[in-house]
Order: sequence, then structure tokens, then C-alpha cells
Amino acid sequence: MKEKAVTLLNESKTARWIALALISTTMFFAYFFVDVVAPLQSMLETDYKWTPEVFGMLGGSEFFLNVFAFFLIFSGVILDKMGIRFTLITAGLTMVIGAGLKFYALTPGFADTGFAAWLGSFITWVPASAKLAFVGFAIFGIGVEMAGITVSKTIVKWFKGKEMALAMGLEMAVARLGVFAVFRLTPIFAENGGPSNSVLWGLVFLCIGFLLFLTYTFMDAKLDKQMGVSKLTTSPEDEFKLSDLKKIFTNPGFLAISALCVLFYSAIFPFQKFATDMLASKLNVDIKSAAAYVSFFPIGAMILTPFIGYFLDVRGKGATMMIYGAVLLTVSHLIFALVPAESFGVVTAILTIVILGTAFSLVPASMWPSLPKIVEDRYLGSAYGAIFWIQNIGLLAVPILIGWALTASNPGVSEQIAAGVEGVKYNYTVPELIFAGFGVLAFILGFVLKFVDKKNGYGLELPNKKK
Ligand SMILES: C[C@H](NC(=O)[C@@H](N)CCCCN)C(=O)O
Repeated sequence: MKEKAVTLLNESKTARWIALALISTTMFFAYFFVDVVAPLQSMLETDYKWTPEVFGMLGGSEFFLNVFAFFLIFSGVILDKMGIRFTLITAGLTMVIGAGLKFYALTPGFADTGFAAWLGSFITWVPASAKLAFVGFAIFGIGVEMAGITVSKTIVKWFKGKEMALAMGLEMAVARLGVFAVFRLTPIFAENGGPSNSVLWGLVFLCIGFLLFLTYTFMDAKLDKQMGVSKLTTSPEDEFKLSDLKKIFTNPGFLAISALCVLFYSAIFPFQKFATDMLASKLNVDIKSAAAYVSFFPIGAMILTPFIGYFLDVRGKGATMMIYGAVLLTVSHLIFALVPAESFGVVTAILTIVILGTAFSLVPASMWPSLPKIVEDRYLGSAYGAIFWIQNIGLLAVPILIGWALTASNPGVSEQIAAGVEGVKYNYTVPELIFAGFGVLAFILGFVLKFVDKKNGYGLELPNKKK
């Protein structure tokens, strides 16, 4: 009897783009929540007595448990052991719980409790609301990074051998749109109810995101059923083993790409936190205008990333793209560092941001689809977890390094600002040179990656799409 051939769900273009839309929309909401209070620094200072230091600590708390309690490593292992559906639901719930705690920290309901009084009784320069918000944001941080690695593995599952880099590029573009949306929407939400209203909206969005993840799991279950994936069909050699972690951390391709990743992202995300003040000081404009220039950065990356992804799918050249990205990263930070303020106008600022935005498209668009070429599928989740963990160490440490370098290279400036002296500004030459230094190291690592690729035949320069 002739067996009926089953057309897999991921062979249907419509089905795989619907799957992508479901998980990407949740990442939009997740990235929205990451920066939900970013534009509200002064409101938080007035309404909740959060000093700039306290505000800065909130950013670090997102990475705290992932780095120090190794949650990102656990998340990768959970993903490989328990599968995509379980991990997506866990990630979605963790984000909602963490966000809920952060919202509660900002409500009068919490401020009136004995718990708040107790939290406020030690390390008194950090208000109780901030302490609870740190805990909530650290829990949310576990969820958002877990979601990030699971979404990457999901895209590989649906798009490998097809439009994989384009799909990853589109997912990142949608996530970057979330960062843009936050700068537009959060101030409006806060005008009608303060920072807690903005966080409440972020929480509502995350609940919708959780439902989208849940909807996706039905598609995932159907695909697995068609593929015949079950505990019975998975042979022991296909299963993830804890010893695979050793394989990941001794894989030369993984080590090279992780080092490139931490260096590159250390000159991107931490830069974003300082960029507004840096441009305001260099251009001698107010914070609002400087922030408007900086908002071109995620938007530029958002527009370019899918195009670069498409190019990588049909033409390849992933490792070369990462080298070009590192060059552009270095050039843009050198311009910020070395062009004197007298010759640095708005046009130079926007052009430099466009160069940086191009780097921010080239490297992520080629880096994330490269990992499945370097490691085996059965431990791909752990590999994404491990690379994010290494990256998170940089994202936690570099803002502290930059803050320290800024203070050390501008003696007396913070004291004058605190005393209300008008017209005093930081000079960002040293921090910008540090960012440029990361770019130079990333450039060297790009060549190391190209070398190990040639030696081990990963195929990083080959197109993703099978003809
Ligand atoms: C896909 C990649 N995501 C990450 O690198 C995350 N580990 C960090 C997200 C931090 C958000 N502030 C990316 O967005 O390029």
C-alpha cells in the first residue's frame, strides 16, 4: 500500500509566517517592557524619590539573576530538555509575574504596607519601591532572555533551509519597533496616571503577548506531530545531555562568536543608555532634541535588518558581514570621540547614528542565524542560552565601567551638576574611545571567526536558503 505523503506545516509559507508573526509580536511587547520607564527618569525622581543612581541600578537588575545565578544557562538547558512549548509558556509567565511585581512596587497599595516600611528600613537611599521593582525586573529579565533564546530556536525550527536570516531579521525589527514605541507611548501613559500607568500598560501588553505565545504552541504541537517527534522516536543520541555544555564551551566557533557578541553588544546597548546625554552635551541641545536624534538609531536598524537577512539567505557572507559591522561600529564611535564639538553639527550626528544603525543591522542579522551552523540542533537552545549569558555579563558590567570612566575623566563635573551650576556638561571622549576599543577587538574577533570557519567548515559564508 502506498503511504500518503504528509506536507509539513513549516512547508506552508502562510503557516510559517503566521508562526513568526505570533512570536515576534510577543517580542515587541517584551522589548517595550524592557525600556518602559526609560523616558521617565525625572518623573520617577519627583514622584518616587529615585535618584539617577537608583534609576541606573534598575537597568542592571534586568541582567542580575541571569548572570550571577546562571539563569540563562538554565534557560538554555530547559529549552533543550523540555522543548519549545514548555519554555515559551514558562518565559511568558515569568515575564508577566516579574512585570506584575514591578507594577505593584509603584502602586499606593504597596507603599502603605508593612512590607514597604520594612524594605525602606535598610539601605535607605534606595526607596522601598525601587527595591521591589529591582526584584520584579530581575524576574522579568529571566523571562525576556528565556523568550529570546526560545524564539531564536523556534525560528530555526520553522525556517532552517528557507528564509531563516530574513525571519530572524524581521523578528528583531519588530522587537526594535517596541523600543521605538516605548519612547512615543510611555510619556503619554505617564501623563495620565504617572509612571505606574505606563508600567500597567506594559503589563497588559505582556499578558496579550503571553496569549500569543500560547496560541503559537498549538501550531508547534501540530508540527511536532507531523514530524513524528515524541519521546519514543527521539533516539538517545539525539537527546540533549548535560555533558553537551562542555562541547559548547570548547567549540572554537562558539567561543569566537560569543566573544564577538559580547564586544559588539557592549558598544551598542550600554551606548544607548548614555547616547542622549552624550549628544545633548556635544551638540549643546536640550535632552528632548537629543533623544529625538537617538530614536533614529533603533528605527534605522529596524529598517535595514530584514534586508540584510534576505541578502544572507540568498548570497551568504555572514562572517564578512560581521567584520563590516565591527568596522562601522568602530568608525562611528571614533567620530563621536574625536570630532571636536565645534565641527560636530546635527548632520554629522545623524550621519554617525545612521552608520551605527547600519552596524547594528549587519552584526545581529548575521550573528544569530550563524549559531545553528556552528552547533548541533539538539543543544542549540543551550548554545543560545550560553551566548546570551556571556553577552549579559558585558551588558551588566559595561555601563558601570562607562559610568566610572565618565566620572574619572570629568573631575568635579558631577558635583557641579548636583550643586545646580548651569551649563556644566560631561565630555564623553574617554567613554566613546572605550566603545571604539570594543569595536576594534570585535573586528579582530571577526577575522578569528572567519579563520575557524574555514578550518572547521561551518559554512558561515554560505547562503542559508537551499536552492
Ligand atoms: C536578538 C538580540 N537579543 C539580545 O541580544 C538579548 N540578549 C538582549 C536584549 C536586551 C534588550 N535591552 C537583539 O536584540 O539583537
